[in-house]
Amino acid sequence: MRNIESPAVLLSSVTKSFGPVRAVDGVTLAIPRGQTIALLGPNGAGKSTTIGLLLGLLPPDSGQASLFGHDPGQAVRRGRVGAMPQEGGLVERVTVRELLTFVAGTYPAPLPLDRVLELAQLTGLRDRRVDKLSGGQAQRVRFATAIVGNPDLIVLDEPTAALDVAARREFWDGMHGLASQGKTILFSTHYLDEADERSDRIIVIDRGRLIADGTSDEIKRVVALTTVSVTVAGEAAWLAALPGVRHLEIRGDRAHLRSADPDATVLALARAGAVRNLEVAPADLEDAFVALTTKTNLTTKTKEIV
Ligand SMILES: Nc1ncnc2c1ncn2[C@@H]1O[C@H](COP(=O)(O)OP(=O)(O)OP(=O)(O)O)[C@@H](O)[C@H]1O
Repeated sequence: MRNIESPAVLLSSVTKSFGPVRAVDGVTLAIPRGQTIALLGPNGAGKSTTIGLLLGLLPPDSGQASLFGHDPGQAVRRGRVGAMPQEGGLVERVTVRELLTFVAGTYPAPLPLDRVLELAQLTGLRDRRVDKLSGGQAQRVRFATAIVGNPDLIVLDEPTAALDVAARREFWDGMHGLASQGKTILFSTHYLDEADERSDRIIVIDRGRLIADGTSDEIKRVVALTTVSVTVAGEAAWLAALPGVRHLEIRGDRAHLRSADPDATVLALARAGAVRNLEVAPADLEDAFVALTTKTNLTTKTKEIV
């Protein structure tokens, strides 16, 4: 009974250090079955280490990881988990079909080969040797090996890193099909638009710590600053003193104001007759990500003058 109720992924105060580097520092999270989760964080934040811990590839220094209520190694051996590492060699001198047939044979109930080839956009490459593939094609073979066992949990470390724009779109269409079958999907990415559009929930890790966990909208709300932009002629520093304005950036003849009270800012601009080409844009995920992962709070994107 316990395993039916258990979340797909459970990490409890998991910590992992490499020498003096604390790569994962007390991370606790639960991923219910059927969710698609994006794992975000700057380079070296601890994403791959977190994935290694939850797959049982790395032993934690302290804390615990479980998948579907089992020890990760046990869940992997039962074929409940398919994983795609960030990089990794493929066996040489075999064709795509031979490799996937071999991997399928290690699982109790694999997907039909044609379905896997279709999901990974490899149908036309089935008889190509895997050591003759381009980087993006090899990435798709790694993805195919992750799903061939028809796992309940699919863990993908930067799955679209080597894919061009069209291949990324097709990849996500395939993932959507798997998600709609109730699979749990966890993927790390540096593409914030992917996290925004393709996940039910976003987890942000920085310096080994979980610093945000919520829907894309919830995370965007972390930075409640709206950008108000106008075209200005001449001196513009006075705009920084308008109500609500926290930051001002001038680019060419455009002034971009980050405002905590956009209504008041727009009203004051109107009173001053400075509304040429007025634009109002809510905070996006990139704003939230930068705000969350830098101590300087938005100063990497805007010049703070107040
Ligand atoms: N095997 C290892 N030996 C020593 N240090 C390691 C090892 N693996 C990771 N680290 C260090 O642990 C920290 C977290 O690394 P990790 O690869 O988990 O980050 P990441 O968020 O996946 O980064 P990226 O986005 O660059 O792939 C980094 O400081 C990294 O240098």
